[in-house]
Amino acid sequence: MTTISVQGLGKRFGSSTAVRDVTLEVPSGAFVVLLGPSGCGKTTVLRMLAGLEEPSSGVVRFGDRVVADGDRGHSVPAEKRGLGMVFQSYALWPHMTVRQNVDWPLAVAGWSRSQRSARVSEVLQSLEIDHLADRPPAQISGGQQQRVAIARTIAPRPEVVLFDEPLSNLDARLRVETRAELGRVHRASGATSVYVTHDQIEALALATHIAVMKEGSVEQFGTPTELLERPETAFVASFMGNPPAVLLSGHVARGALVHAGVPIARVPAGVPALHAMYRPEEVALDGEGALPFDVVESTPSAGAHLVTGHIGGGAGTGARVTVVSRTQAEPGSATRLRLPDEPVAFFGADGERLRAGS
Ligand SMILES: Nc1ncnc2c1ncn2[C@@H]1O[C@H](COP(=O)(O)OP(=O)(O)OP(=O)(O)O)[C@@H](O)[C@H]1O
Repeated sequence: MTTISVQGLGKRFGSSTAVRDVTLEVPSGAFVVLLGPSGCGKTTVLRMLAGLEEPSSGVVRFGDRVVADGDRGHSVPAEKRGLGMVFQSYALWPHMTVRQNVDWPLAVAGWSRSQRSARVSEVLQSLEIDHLADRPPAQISGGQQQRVAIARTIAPRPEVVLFDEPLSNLDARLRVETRAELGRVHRASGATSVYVTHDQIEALALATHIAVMKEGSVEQFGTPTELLERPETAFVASFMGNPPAVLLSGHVARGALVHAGVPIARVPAGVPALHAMYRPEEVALDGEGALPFDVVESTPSAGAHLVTGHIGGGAGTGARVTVVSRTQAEPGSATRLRLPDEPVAFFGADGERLRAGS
């Protein structure tokens, strides 16, 4: 097991910057998910950890070992970093059986025959594919093939395992199943893992820590609970959670934040608030509420309803939000929203959380 330390990591492609000043301290044995919208730089960070891309600036350390230093032009080749990788496409060797596929990296690493045999059986069992050991990849399903690829990666006990959207080619049911296996395998192996996805459900299911990325930078790095309970930026608040926080933007007039023409929250003097954040379960559908609300969609979920709609009035300046309601709402109907007296947090023009209101 090893820590991963990333300091000031940057990557430029020609004149465009894909990754800027990323700093992360990953504890030994952690499962870190790099999460963010398409094009935010997740894969580029992962590729720099892997040694498939050289950083333009910054340093990557595995434990005490510097594996890449962009400022000095130093990069340890991928095969010398002691890591395993699982990709979206699971290129298994078609002419080998499942067992031979998993055995191969152990043979290359010089393990003895008896060690290999014991380790392959152990890994196949842990991923529940031992009954497929003698089949070639063409005779097993896509989900099973991905499990073989995972087995092959973790068999040599790498200290670091990197995953690049490994579940995105699987159907919904298999994705959930394989995700659970991955979590179990990680807990059993203890390898420090970094996992790229844009799917926050996947991130929340697997991660001990999440780095939310936007436009090449890390917006916030923390445990899933920290990100959900205490987002440090408006972007994190609007991105995390299912549904995400209700984030209402406005301008301050006479000591209140005004959204869609309605004063919604008292703003302490001197606080340059631009957005107010509310938890979706604390915003109620209520005919007496302050904000007019046009219902677009209502979905039953775990004993409640996820109701999405537009805040009306104010000439279309209202936001599209989703609230968790105990009562159902008819799509196409008009009702009103009642907000709590105080928002959970205010965010400023730069998106950063402001002290007061937090
Ligand atoms: N080899 C490359 N040459 C030029 N630009 C690149 C290269 N690789 C990535 N980029 C650019 O860098 C930015 C970050 O890309 P990256 O693939 O890291 O994002 P991502 O968050 O992983 O996206 P996705 O979820 O779509 O895979 C994008 O603007 C992308 O177009």
